[in-house]
Amino acid sequence: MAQHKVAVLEIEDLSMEFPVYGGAVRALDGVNLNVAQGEMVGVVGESGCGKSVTSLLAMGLLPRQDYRVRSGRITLLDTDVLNASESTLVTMRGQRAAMIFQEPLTALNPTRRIGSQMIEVIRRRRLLSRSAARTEAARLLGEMRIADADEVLRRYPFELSGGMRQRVLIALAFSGDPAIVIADEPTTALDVTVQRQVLGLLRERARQAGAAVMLITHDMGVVAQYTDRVYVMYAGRVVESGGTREVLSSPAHPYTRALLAALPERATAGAPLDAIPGSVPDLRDPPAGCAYAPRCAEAQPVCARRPPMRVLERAPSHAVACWLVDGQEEA
Ligand SMILES: Nc1ncnc2c1ncn2[C@@H]1O[C@H](COP(=O)(O)OP(=O)(O)OP(=O)(O)O)[C@@H](O)[C@H]1O
Repeated sequence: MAQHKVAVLEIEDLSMEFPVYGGAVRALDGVNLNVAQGEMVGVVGESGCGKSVTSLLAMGLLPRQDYRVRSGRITLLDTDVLNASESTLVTMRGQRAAMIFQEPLTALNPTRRIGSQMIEVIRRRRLLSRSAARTEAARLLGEMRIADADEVLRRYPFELSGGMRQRVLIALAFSGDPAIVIADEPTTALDVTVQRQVLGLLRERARQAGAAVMLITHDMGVVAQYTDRVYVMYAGRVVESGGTREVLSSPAHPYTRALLAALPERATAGAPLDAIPGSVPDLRDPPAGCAYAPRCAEAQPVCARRPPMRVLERAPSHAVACWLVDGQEEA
């Protein structure tokens, strides 16, 4: 079981906010999340639920002057991320933790060839001559099933398709020796077929390297197909977590059920596409009780109080923050 493996990322009771004119955006509120060695963990939720902030904070990539931590800690590979020096974070990101973003064009310099960019990154991480680094770049591209690696190395980013650019970035993510790769909506900009190829390659590479992956997505279909465990986030809180198969076959939170009902596959299978009515709450003034209650068709008076995360009796690895579900004890 994942819980007995070594944790590579541990987020404990994390609450943080962005000061803004006239108040603060409470982007994360009591988030608990962990990723163990070698597992693929999905973080899913609608836009604005706090997925990107969680991943950027975990990597130490949010400028400290932009936010305030109210409580909690983040431990990434034994590093206390919220208190680590910038040089510690830079070293960690270079070697043992990598991040892949949605739009590879912003991560790649448009004015330089792929080869020169890859060689530079590889040489920052390893003591190699230019030609050895170029050979290594070609090898890494080969691992991403790029047959004509030398040709790709000669190209500029704009000369490659979106899927090919993303493969280059995944290859680079594995050029160190990452214990964890955080991928934030890595394939949202790609069409479905290419998306599947790229995610399949990411999973294959991660397995070969023994690396864990935290996959941020708004798509339950991606969660179903590629992850071992899942965290469902809503309005800066984790509302449900557990093994992917268990959570998707027996979703306990009304929000998780709504996300599943909104899956486009259901619409093409004949059922209507159920967009979730209403919108995410304004995080400058979040609801005191269950944040989903204002949109929840099943809401009861008790939902005016905030529900704690509780593990389910039937499945101890499955936890939910909902008063309407019989829980066992606080998770
Ligand atoms: N620098 C910032 N200043 C103020 N508010 C911010 C800042 N960055 C993020 N937020 C707010 O924090 C909340 C969480 O944002 P986040 O980007 O993590 O959501 P998300 O779930 O990743 O959504 P998306 O899929 O659109 O990226 C949102 O309300 C967002 O507006």
